[in-house]
Amino acid sequence: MSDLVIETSGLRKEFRSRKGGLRVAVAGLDLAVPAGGGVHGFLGPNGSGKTTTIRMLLGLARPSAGTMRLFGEPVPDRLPHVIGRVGAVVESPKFSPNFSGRRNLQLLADVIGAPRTRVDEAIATVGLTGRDKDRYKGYSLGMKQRLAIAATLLKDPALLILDEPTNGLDPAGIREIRETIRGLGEAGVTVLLSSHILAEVQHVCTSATIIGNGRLLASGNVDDLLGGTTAHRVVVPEQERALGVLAGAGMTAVAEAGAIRVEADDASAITKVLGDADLWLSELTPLRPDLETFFLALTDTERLGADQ
Ligand SMILES: Nc1ncnc2c1ncn2[C@@H]1O[C@H](COP(=O)(O)OP(=O)(O)OP(=O)(O)O)[C@@H](O)[C@H]1O
Repeated sequence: MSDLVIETSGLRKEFRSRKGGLRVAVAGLDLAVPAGGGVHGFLGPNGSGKTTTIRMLLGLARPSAGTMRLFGEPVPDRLPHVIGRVGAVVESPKFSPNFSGRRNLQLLADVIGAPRTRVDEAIATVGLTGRDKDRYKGYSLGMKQRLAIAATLLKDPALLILDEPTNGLDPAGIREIRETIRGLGEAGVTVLLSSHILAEVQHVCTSATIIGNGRLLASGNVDDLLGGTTAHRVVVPEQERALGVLAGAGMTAVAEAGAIRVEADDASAITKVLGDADLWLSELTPLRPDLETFFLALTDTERLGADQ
């Protein structure tokens, strides 16, 4: 049995463009999402192939080439055998606007043969308790999205695939969905979370795959992806003189909002250079690159949505 819940190899999807050209949406993608719970970010700019990849995994689009496995089983061939363990929110699900969120979930539970007790659990998990008896049409966008996630939880999935679940939400809604997703990952569900909004994903994901133009750019543990400290923030009383001393020692240093940013990973080298010049620092803070910076550096050379 594979210890990967999702595995693709050389996955490719081509579309014919209107002009008769070939648009390559996914270009030989190798995706590996480990089992065991936690949130895996599936990151890439708009048009980089995330939705197309997810649609292929769920049997909603046919690959042009390559192989895919879910829970070690080849899909789409064995999809009927594994789909019961997969929950997905790819497009907005159709709920009845005049029924309450709870009633909508109860009807769904009956259709898929899930016990009614799962409805209570799902409502509690997504934090809709107290609002579950309100009509769906009165829900905020964030509540609608949480109900969509609750619907996927009815079958108690081991893998949850969420395509841009915070699209169109305000900051409060984003925070609510983020907390829900984080909680699911901590409860042992493996979540594939696609997004082009990095800052928000960084707080939720333990591991991530970054794609650009349908290709794999980087993959791994978020901490490993971001690497160690590459710069330090330094506060010294004599900032101008310190800038000169650091530059004289061959370090790249720039003034930045009452402090100096030094591009060096070795804190002791910075303190020594400044100390030798009788400059005593009052603050030294390691700066880690954030996922946004990392992502932009990886993807800014990618041509997006180009016909090939
Ligand atoms: N049915 C289709 N016919 C033609 N081209 C398509 C089709 N579906 C997707 N594409 C193209 O494939 C590329 C990848 O699109 P996709 O929706 O997978 O990207 P995405 O990473 O999910 O983007 P977003 O973040 O905007 O949702 C885009 O250039 C898109 O225009």
